[in-house]
Parts: sequence; structure tokens; C-alpha cells
Amino acid sequence: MKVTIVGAGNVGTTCADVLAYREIVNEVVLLDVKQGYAEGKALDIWQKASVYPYDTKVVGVTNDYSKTANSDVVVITSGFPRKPGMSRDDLISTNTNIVKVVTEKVVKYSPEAIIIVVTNPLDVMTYQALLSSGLPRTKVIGMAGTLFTARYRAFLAEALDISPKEISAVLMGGHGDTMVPLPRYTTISGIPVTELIDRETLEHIVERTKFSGGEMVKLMGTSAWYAPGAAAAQMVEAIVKDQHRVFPVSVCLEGEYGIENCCFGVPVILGKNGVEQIIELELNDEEKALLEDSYTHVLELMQVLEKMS
Ligand SMILES: NC(=O)c1ccc[n+]([C@@H]2O[C@H](COP(=O)([O-])OP(=O)(O)OC[C@H]3O[C@@H](n4cnc5c(N)ncnc54)[C@H](O)[C@@H]3O)[C@@H](O)[C@H]2O)c1
Ligand SMILES: O=C(O)C[C@H](O)C(=O)O
Repeated sequence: MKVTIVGAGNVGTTCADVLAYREIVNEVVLLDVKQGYAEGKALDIWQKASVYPYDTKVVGVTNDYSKTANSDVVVITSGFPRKPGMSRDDLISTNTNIVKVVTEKVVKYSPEAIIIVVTNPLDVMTYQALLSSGLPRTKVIGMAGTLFTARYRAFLAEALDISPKEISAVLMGGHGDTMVPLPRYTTISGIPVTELIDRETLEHIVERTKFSGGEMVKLMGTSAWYAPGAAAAQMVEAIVKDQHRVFPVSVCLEGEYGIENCCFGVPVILGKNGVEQIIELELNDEEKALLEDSYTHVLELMQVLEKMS
């Protein structure tokens, strides 16, 4: 199994590192536009191989897409991250063309690959990659929900003093501050979360989760990478091992949840074909209203994308 990661920055390199030390695939190609940058990062990861140990081959290249040929999965992280004071949406003008050009080159050499988009603003960048690739919607997906689920689980684990592994949760919606964590679908080893935590603490955790990306930007001056890189690697693993795991991912909806022709975060089953199935949850009125609000936000950005093309 071969995976290409475009963008050897913070998120791309972390994803490559996780794929290597957990031996999820045989070969990782790390590609960047900056001369020598991906080569250096790949060499650094490879020089760690005897320490951990692992034997996944990690190769770095400067803009040479021929080295990415026949990849099974391609993760696109190329593009600018936000700085304090910016929203993810502010990145649309700089990142759209990067995602467009990168996707076209990726597909030329790996026409069968499944593409995972990480670049922000996530839902519209996933849509741009879908358009530029000409691939079916099941093969072009965005990473956001796996990250937000991980953050939500981390906050819950801390509050409950319980292992994060015991917490199972689902979130939905666009990748932004309007994302919708769903406490009704959150359990601690099968026990509804509401049995173990008071309403006020849970509401605080839900709010913190929604703004958790911005919290990291404020702390570090740029966006997060350890959890995002690992979350992308988790999606790669589900695909290359045909695990049929359930994750929220951004996928182009065609009528599901009443949404047409827009990439939006929903729970899916991930396997070797990419999205094996979209799961349509029964939502109550309050959840539907929150989701509608999130959809309105993504739709506004879709209109900006349309005007740019
Ligand atoms: N979806 C999510 O949950 C999530 C999480 C974290 C970050 N992000 C997004 O991921 C993107 C990358 O974040 P980062 O922290 O790794 O940024 P970074 O600046 O560390 O890395 C980005 C890399 O992309 C490279 N690049 C730029 N244009 C390129 C091109 N045309 N071809 C190949 N490489 C190119 C840059 O040289 C750089 O090395 C940002 O847009 C960020 O907002 C998304
Ligand atoms: O917040 C960002 O800008 C990056 C990413 O979307 C995140 O949630 O960490």
C-alpha cells in the first residue's frame, strides 16, 4: 500500500510519521513545493525507523508527481494555515488554486486513488478537489470530524477522569465553529454520557469543542498538527485496511439530510472504496436547527467558491 501526502508542513509530516511508526502502509511519499523540504522531513522520519522500530519507507520529493504514481490514498495538506485573528474561511482565496492544481496533478498519476483533503476551509476545499479530480464523491472526502471527535473525547475524558478510549461520539456539520457535537449520540462504554456528567459541564465541553481549532491558533500562533495529522492517518488506515469504521467525514451530499451538491460532515462507513455508506441519523428538532445553521454557513462559502471559478 502506497500513500502520498501533498504538503510536508506540520500536518502532512505528522500524518506521514504516524503512518510510518504504526506501519499502516508500506510506502509514504511526502511532496512539497519548497525545494528540499519534503526530502529533509522524509529523511528525518526514516532516520527514526531503527529507534522505534518500523520499516515503512518514507520518501520526500520536490514537486515531482511522477514519484507519487499509483498511490492508493492521497492526503492533501498543501496550503496556508490561519494565523490569530483569521477564520478558516479567510483562507479560501489563497488555498483554492493550490488544491485545484495539486488535485489535477495527483489524479494524473494516481487515477484510482482515494483523496483525503485536509486543507482549509475544509468543506469547500473538498468540493474543489471533487470537481478538479473528476472522481466519484465516494473517493474524495474531507478530514474534519475525526479531529473534532478526538478533541471532544479528550475534553470529556479530562472532565470525567476516564480513558479517552472508552468514549464514543459523533459530530456533524461543516468544519467550523458551527460544527455540531451530538451529546445524544455520545456514550462512555455504552453508557449515555448524560448519566455521568451534569448538563452545564457537558454544554461547556460542546462549546469548547466547536471553538477548539481557534483555541489552538491563539495558543500557538498557527493551527494544530498532532491531532489533525493523526486523525488523517486514522482515515487512511480505515481505507487501506478496509476496516469499515464509522467516522464523520466531509462528503458531497446528494439528498442525504436534505442537502444537495455540497460537501458537509456526516457519519459514514469508511473502507477500501472510500465512503462505503452514508449513515442518516434521526435528529431531533434542536439538532436539526443547529445543523441547518452550519449548512447555511457552508453554503455561503460555496457561493464565494462559485464566484471565484
Ligand atoms: N481539516 C482540518 O481539520 C485541519 C487541521 C489542521 C490544519 N488544517 C489545514 O491544513 C493546511 C496545512 O496546515 P499546516 O499546519 O500543515 O501548514 P504548513 O504551512 O505547516 O504546511 C503547508 C505546506 O504546504 C506546502 N505547499 C503550499 N503550496 C503547495 C503546493 N502547491 N504543492 C505542494 N505543497 C504546497 C507548503 O510549502 C507547506 O510546507 C492548512 O490549510 C490548515 O488550515 C486543516
Ligand atoms: O483551526 C484551524 O485553523 C485548523 C483546523 O481546522 C483545526 O480545527 O485545528
